[in-house]
Amino acid sequence: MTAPTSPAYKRILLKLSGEALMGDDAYGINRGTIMRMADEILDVVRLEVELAIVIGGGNIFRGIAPGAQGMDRATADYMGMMATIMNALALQDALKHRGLDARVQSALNIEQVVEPYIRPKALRYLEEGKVVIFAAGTGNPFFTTDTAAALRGAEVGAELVLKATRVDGVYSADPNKDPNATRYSRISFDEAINRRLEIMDATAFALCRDQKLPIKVFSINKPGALARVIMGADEGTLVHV
Ligand SMILES: Nc1ncnc2c1ncn2[C@@H]1O[C@H](COP(=O)(O)OP(=O)(O)OP(=O)(O)O)[C@@H](O)[C@H]1O
Ligand SMILES: O=c1ccn([C@@H]2O[C@H](COP(=O)(O)O)[C@@H](O)[C@H]2O)c(=O)[nH]1
Repeated sequence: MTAPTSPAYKRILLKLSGEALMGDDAYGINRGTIMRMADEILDVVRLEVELAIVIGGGNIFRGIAPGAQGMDRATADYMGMMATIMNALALQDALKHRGLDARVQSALNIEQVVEPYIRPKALRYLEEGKVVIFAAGTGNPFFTTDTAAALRGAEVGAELVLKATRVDGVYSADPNKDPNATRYSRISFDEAINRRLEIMDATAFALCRDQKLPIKVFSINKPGALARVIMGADEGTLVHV
């Protein structure tokens, strides 16, 4: 079988794990790692694929983390959302160093720093070939950036949500905890929800299922994997209706 020569998708939503930005560091943003991710993104933009990105914040702050213990949950979650704004700015800067035009839009108003989320404007940027980075998740506490990825993916009419993370797909159990966990090459939304697979939260799965928006989970640490997924190669795990 010959490999496809053109991308399998025209517009995608990439969910980039905040924790993946740490590289081998204990927290924060590892410069080498974020520049490598920018290179992977550049390869995709060169394929003329329209790219929207939702970035996580787990490398800086998570509302349910031990550091947030004893805090009011909503307050901790707002801190988590602000962490995603920092990651979004760092990613925009990294992309700029690679010559890419990227715009950050935030679900929380912080106008001196980033523009607010305005859907028609985001759509125009995508049509112009600019990368759009959606920051601050959904703008609401008690949600996650995975749910923001499902939401923004549906809003901009993405054909696929790509969850770029530190594992290479969806496993029968958390592979970092269970050495006997096995990887699925495909799994339905209902099965993923019913088996309570914690790779993504159930709200994100349910939203994508209802909108018939497939998800591909793959490892961002595998060089070239992002471009391979976009070319339609058999990489990671497909979560489907
Ligand atoms: N069934 C499963 N299959 C694969 N990974 C799983 C599963 N259950 C839990 N995990 C864990 O989920 C993690 C991937 O989630 P990731 O860290 O990308 O989440 P996130 O909360 O979206 O990221 P961040 O908050 O850093 O942006 C893996 O590192 C893995 O340890
Ligand atoms: O819509 C959202 C998105 C995120 N949060 C908070 O931010 C952190 C970081 O997001 P991750 O998805 O874990 O990377 C999250 O733990 C929440 O505390 C939110 O409240 N609402």
